[in-house]
Amino acid sequence: MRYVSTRGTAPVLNFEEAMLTGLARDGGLYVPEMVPQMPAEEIAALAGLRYEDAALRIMRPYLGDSFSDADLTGIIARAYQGFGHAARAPLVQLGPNHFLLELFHGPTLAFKDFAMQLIGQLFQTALARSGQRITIVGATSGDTGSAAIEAFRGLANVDVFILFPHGRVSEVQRRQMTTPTESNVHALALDGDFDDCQARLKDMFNDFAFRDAVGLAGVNSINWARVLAQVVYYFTSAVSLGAPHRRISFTVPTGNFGDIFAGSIARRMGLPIERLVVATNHNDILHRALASGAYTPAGVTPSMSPSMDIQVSSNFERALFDAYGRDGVAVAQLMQELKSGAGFTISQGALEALREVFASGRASEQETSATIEAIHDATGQVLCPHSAVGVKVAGDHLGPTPMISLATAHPAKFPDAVQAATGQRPALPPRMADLFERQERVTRVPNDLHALKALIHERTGR
Ligand SMILES: Cc1ncc(COP(=O)(O)O)c(C=O)c1O
Ligand SMILES: N[C@@H](CCOP(=O)(O)O)C(=O)O
Repeated sequence: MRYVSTRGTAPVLNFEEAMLTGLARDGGLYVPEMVPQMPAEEIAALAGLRYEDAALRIMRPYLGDSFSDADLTGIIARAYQGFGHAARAPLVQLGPNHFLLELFHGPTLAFKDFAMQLIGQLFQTALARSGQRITIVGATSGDTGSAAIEAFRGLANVDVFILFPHGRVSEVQRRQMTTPTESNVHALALDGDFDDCQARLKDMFNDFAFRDAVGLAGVNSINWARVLAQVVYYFTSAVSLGAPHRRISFTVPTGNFGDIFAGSIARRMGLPIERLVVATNHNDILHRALASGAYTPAGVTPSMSPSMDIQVSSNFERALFDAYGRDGVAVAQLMQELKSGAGFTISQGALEALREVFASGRASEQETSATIEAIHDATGQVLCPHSAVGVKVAGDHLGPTPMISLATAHPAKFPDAVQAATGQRPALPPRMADLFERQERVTRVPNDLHALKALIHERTGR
């Protein structure tokens, strides 16, 4: 399996190289040259398998000879052994034809653990073979950061720097990032929003001298391996509701477009997905873009679902690459327009291609809160605000096809919003019960590339 850049001019790589490279050297994102097909009988045969066994079958074709079957089996087993639910991604029914996929049973209580635990193991195996030392820099609006820290803390050959927007993540999210004691973990509170964090991260990747000096690696969904791991639960959940003999739709709370893009990969592999519904909070650039064709950033307004407070949605580039017939030059032109500040207009043909796969909707703050309350009253299920955005938008798209809404984080990560809606404060699991007593360790940093690079040089000694 070979991986190509969405901007068309970076070297073509194998899986392991693409994983360790992160952002392509032309500024694009790596995608598989061809999406492997999974025939209906192979999809049907996933029924009843353990999550780990299904994951092996679904991901195997993407890895080529980068990892042996034995390596991969062990990697997957170790990745999911710490999850707090035997099913890993259990499905519960919310109402007629509406199901909730609980993706928050991993160690940091968000869907990010599905991919991050896996790539933590993949990286460790690859680095043990090469003897390389790397510097991971990640940008987070709250959940990627803690998941990355959990996956890489304490490793001798890895330093982890996480940029998060100062004052714009929940207190639980912040403490998850600032309380680990391992000296290879560096939590950096940046004066700016998530888009600034992600832009500085991409600036670092595009500075080849810096990138090569510190051995820069990325574990945001820039990294194809992150997306790949998330393909698995689309299959397992759809199969448990009768796929491939039945079509299924999904609604996905969306920010950086990685999770829903994984759903589109499952669809292209042959999973009969009717619709993938993009659900946004009031930072609704993706909903506006799919409705009008105009991708125009309007500034981020903080919301009760902070992890989705994003305007420059990184993986949308991957969807555009496909919608433009894999024309890297066209994608590079659009991204240049975006960088210059004005946004871009999606061509009519590309917009139609996107709308064949994706529908969209938005939830206001009031609707999100009302959804947390209504679902709690009707079913006893407590939703986090991100999951509630999804459930609200899914409600607007229900029809004869079963709908699966992705529950992307545990409600205890956002106790204030949940308490305001339900009157009840969700408790953290016992293993995290002392989170608020732990000592925090964080460095406040300016939104300045030069200062960030200096800090990373100094802390890594590279
Ligand atoms: C809880 C939660 N829900 C939804 C999202 C949006 O996912 P994506 O960025 O893959 O669109 C995020 C952040 O990524 C998140 O942390
Ligand atoms: N919502 C994310 C933002 C980063 O997304 P990623 O999937 O590209 O890592 C977060 O919680 O940090």
